[in-house]
Formats: sequence, C-alpha cells, structure tokens
Amino acid sequence: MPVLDDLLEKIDQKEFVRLSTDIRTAFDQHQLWFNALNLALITRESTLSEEDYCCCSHTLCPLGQWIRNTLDNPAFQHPFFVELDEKHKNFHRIANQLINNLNSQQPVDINLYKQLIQTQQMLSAQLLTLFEFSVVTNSQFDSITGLMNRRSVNAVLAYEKYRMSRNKTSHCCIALVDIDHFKKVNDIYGHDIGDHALAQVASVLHSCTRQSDTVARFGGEEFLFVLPDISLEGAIASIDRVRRKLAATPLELCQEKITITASFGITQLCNDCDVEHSIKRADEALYLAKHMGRNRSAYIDIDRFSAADRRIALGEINTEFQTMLTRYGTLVTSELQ
Ligand SMILES: Nc1nc2c(ncn2[C@@H]2O[C@H](COP(=O)(O)OP(=O)(O)OP(=O)(O)O)[C@@H](O)[C@H]2O)c(=O)[nH]1
Repeated sequence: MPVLDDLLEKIDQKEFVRLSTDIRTAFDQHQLWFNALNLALITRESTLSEEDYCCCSHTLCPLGQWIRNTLDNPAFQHPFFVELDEKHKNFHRIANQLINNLNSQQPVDINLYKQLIQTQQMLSAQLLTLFEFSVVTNSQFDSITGLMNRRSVNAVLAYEKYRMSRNKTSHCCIALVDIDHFKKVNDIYGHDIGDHALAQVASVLHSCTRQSDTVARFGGEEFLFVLPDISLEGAIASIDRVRRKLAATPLELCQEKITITASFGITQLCNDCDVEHSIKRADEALYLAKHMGRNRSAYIDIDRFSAADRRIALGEINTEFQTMLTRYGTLVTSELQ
C-alpha cells in the first residue's frame, strides 16, 4: 500500500488504534443507507424511513462525519482522505438526484444509477484499503506505548541478521532495557497510571533513537533497541546517553513528577549464533546491570571471548553461562553511573 506508507511515517501509530473500529461503524451505517436506497429504486416506492433520511447527505451520513472528523485531525490531512471526502460527497450528490427523480415519479436514470454504483465501489475499495492498513498497523504496534511490538521487532532482527549474513562487514547491536522497580509504580499509583508511565518511558526512549534505530516494547516493562551499523563501543555510548536522558527526565504521573530509571544490557548480533541467543546474552548483561545496582548499562562483548568460551556464550554448549560470566568478569564490564 505505497499510498498509505507515507501516511504511516507522519502519523503517531496510536492514531491507527481507533481507526479500524471507527471505519467499520461509519461504513456499516453508510452501507445500510445504500441498501435502503437500492430497495426504494428497485421497488419504485420510497421505502426510506425517517432514520434513513438521517443519512441522506454528506454532512448527515455518519461516514461523511467520520471523514470530516478525520480530516480535522492535522495528522490525517493527507490526499487519501481528501479524495475519500470528494468521493463521498459525490455519492450523496448522485443519490439525492435519484431520490428526487423517485419522489417526482420520474423513471430511474440508468446512467446516474451506474455512476452511483461505481462511486460506491470506489468508496468501498478505498475504505477497505484503509481498514486493512489500519488492522495490519494495529497488529504491528503496541497499543500502550505506540512502539513496535515484539512480533514486529523480531522481523527487524531477522532482517538485520539476513543483512549481516549477506555482507560480512555489516554489524548490529542490541540492548535490552528493563525499568527499575516498576512494580512500585504500579503499587503506588495503580495499573492504569503504570500504563501512562510505560508510555512516557517509551516516548523518552523513542526520542533518543537515530532514524535507522528501532526501539520496541519487548514484554511487560521491557524494551529492546536494535542499533544497526554501529560498533559495540558506539552502542554502549549511545545507550548510556539514553539511560542518562531517562534518569534526567521527570515523568508526570497524577500531577506529581517522578523519576524513573532503567537498566540496560547490550551485546552484538552475530553471524554464528541465532537471534535468540543474542537476546539471551543481552538479558544476561541486563541481569548484571540490575545486580550491580540498577540505573546502569552492562555489556557482553562476544568478540572478546576465547574460541572455546565463545561456543558456550553462543549457546552451542549447554553450560551455565552465568558461571562463565563470573569467571570472565573482566570481559563483561559494567558502565557505572
Ligand atoms: N501498568 C503495567 N504494569 C506492567 C505491565 N507489564 C508488566 N507490568 C508490571 O511490571 C512489574 C515488573 O515487576 P518486577 O518484575 O518485579 O520488577 P521490578 O519491580 O521492575 O524490579 P526490577 O526489574 O528488579 O528493578 C510488575 O508489577 C508487572 O505487573 C503493563 O503492561 N502495565
């Protein structure tokens, strides 16, 4: 859907969450009006009820109202919706001419009727495209934070892994993020406010990303950064900037300003292990960051392991990775505050 892809770039993904339900409801009512009109034209009797007459113009029809409300939102001032608005106006203009003919006992103008059917078909096709787009979009993004969800970020990771396998010089780092003591936020303010906090944290994390980076909601209070074409050193510096920014940005919850921090585990994606193992390594690094006091980043540099231990770190040998990390403490350096 290339027409709509540029729409997605401009619009906050959360805007799409409501869209699919709204389109359905508005279009159902428009469709009922179209059916009633067809029946009246076929039977040559004005079977239109008073309720039907509530839909008899662009401004009264719920679909017209929905299109105008959508266009009022600056985010949706896009040629796609302007075109939809024009089509819908045209539909009701033609429909009203046919009703006038019917009411004045004139024969149905077949050409006009064909135009009505065509306009209705074009409207349906355009709305179906929008509906599909919004359903697909909703399934790719998390409704609380507006960030990509786990399924979508898995696709990003698979793509990065594929890119690395095609071009041995390209690389990619990942960072797993877990909010510190988030249970307390829920306990103090309740789950709904906890959701607001998640959304605000997500917004801070998102504001720190480069265009080529991705940050996704990975689980409950966990997020995942995917940082293509950056060295591990670069990723450590970049993620530590994110950590500092979050700690320095007070969030507004219930008219109170609170500070939320997070811990970060960083590692590389690598060609000789699958994505799952890299995530596991990021999780181990995150565990270290938590263990060392939270609000810090830790990393595991896979390139610094010996060949034998690299096989353990890559998950090829089922040995307790944590034990090995303790042994190799110097290879797993934590960035202190
Ligand atoms: N409001 C809200 N809370 C969530 C959501 N998903 C997970 N949580 C909460 O996140 C909290 C995670 O708590 P814990 O795993 O104990 O960790 P923590 O309190 O963050 O402590 P540390 O991670 O050890 O620093 C739990 O209270 C979950 O209920 C969500 O979608 N919304």
